[in-house]
Amino acid sequence: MFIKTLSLKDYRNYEEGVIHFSEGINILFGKNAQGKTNVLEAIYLCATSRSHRTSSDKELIRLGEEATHVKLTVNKHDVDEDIDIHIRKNNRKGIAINKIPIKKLNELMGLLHVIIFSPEDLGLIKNGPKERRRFINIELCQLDHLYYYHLQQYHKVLKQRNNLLKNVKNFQEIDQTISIWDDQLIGHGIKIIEKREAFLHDLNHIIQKIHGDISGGTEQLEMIYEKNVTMDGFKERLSQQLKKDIKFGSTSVGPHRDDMMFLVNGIDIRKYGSQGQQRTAALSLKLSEIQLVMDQIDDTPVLLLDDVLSELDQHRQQYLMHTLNHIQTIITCTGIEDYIKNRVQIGKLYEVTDGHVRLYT
Ligand SMILES: Nc1ncnc2c1ncn2[C@@H]1O[C@H](COP(=O)(O)OP(=O)(O)OP(=O)(O)O)[C@@H](O)[C@H]1O
Repeated sequence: MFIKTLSLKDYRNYEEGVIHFSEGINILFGKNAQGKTNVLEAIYLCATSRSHRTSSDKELIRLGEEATHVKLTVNKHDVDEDIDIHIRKNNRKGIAINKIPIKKLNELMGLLHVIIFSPEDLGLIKNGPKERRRFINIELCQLDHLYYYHLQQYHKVLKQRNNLLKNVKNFQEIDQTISIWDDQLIGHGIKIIEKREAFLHDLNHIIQKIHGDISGGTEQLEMIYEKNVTMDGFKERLSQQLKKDIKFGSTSVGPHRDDMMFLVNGIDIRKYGSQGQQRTAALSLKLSEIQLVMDQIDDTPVLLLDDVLSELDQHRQQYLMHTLNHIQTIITCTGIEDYIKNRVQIGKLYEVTDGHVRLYT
């Protein structure tokens, strides 16, 4: 798939703008704070209905304006699909696909499949489990509508269970309501665990090969799904932890506490890896994600690279650029020297200045 056009109206620092993309590599370059990442963010919004940087939709509206409107056309197997997103200041968001308003967000998920790669992603191994769960969730929500559904339901039930835990003072006060929430939590939670297991199993196969290549065969990387709870033991663990959960007013058992472990030559690099090892493993993870998505959707996703090349050494830059063959890629950067050095075939080059995008010839 590839994005044909993106138009922005009162989006962040853009008053109005239309960008026509090439099917290959597109580079948006410019000084800091000109609006390069804002373009990637708007694309990400069209794919997932939210920003990758903020949970507040209001921030996306140009200061002083009442609403923003983002339009995107994606071509999939020779068919154009139009995505329209309107966000108003009162937080009302309207999404339409081919001019027809959608009722449920899962109608949007997967229509435009994006993979975003920014310098923060290079910290995926070093950072906490929350970021690693986020990585899994973002990908699986785009790949699998049912995963998205179960995740949403799971978090709704979790919130209700936590409210109940907060409102009771002791174990004796708890009534049957908890077992209703527990059954629902387990039902949705098991689906999430199953799907994460399959996803990480497939990803593990791919990452082993990629990481072996990047490290020149010196490092063997293995990814292990660290489940917080097994499917069989879910109910028992919930009741075992109930007293403690009442004390803290929150649920301590379930896939919302899952993590992934990364072993290099048998050593857990989250704790014992060098920074270089952690960053290389994070690069392998993102590259594996691209490969896995291509295998699963039988199409190419759109890759968004937010100023990430300058963070990598020459060898890793080359490896990343080599992966970009046949994938539409939209890159932001402050200078294009690295791309020239790596002999990247640039489809379209844009200069971004103060909320204006200009084709650079
Ligand atoms: N809601 C908004 N209304 C108006 N301007 C905004 C809004 N939100 C952000 N901006 C402006 O957008 C600019 C930042 O854009 P962006 O994050 O895309 O920068 P960038 O070009 O990617 O820079 P860098 O290279 O530093 O990452 C800043 O000038 C900021 O003031």
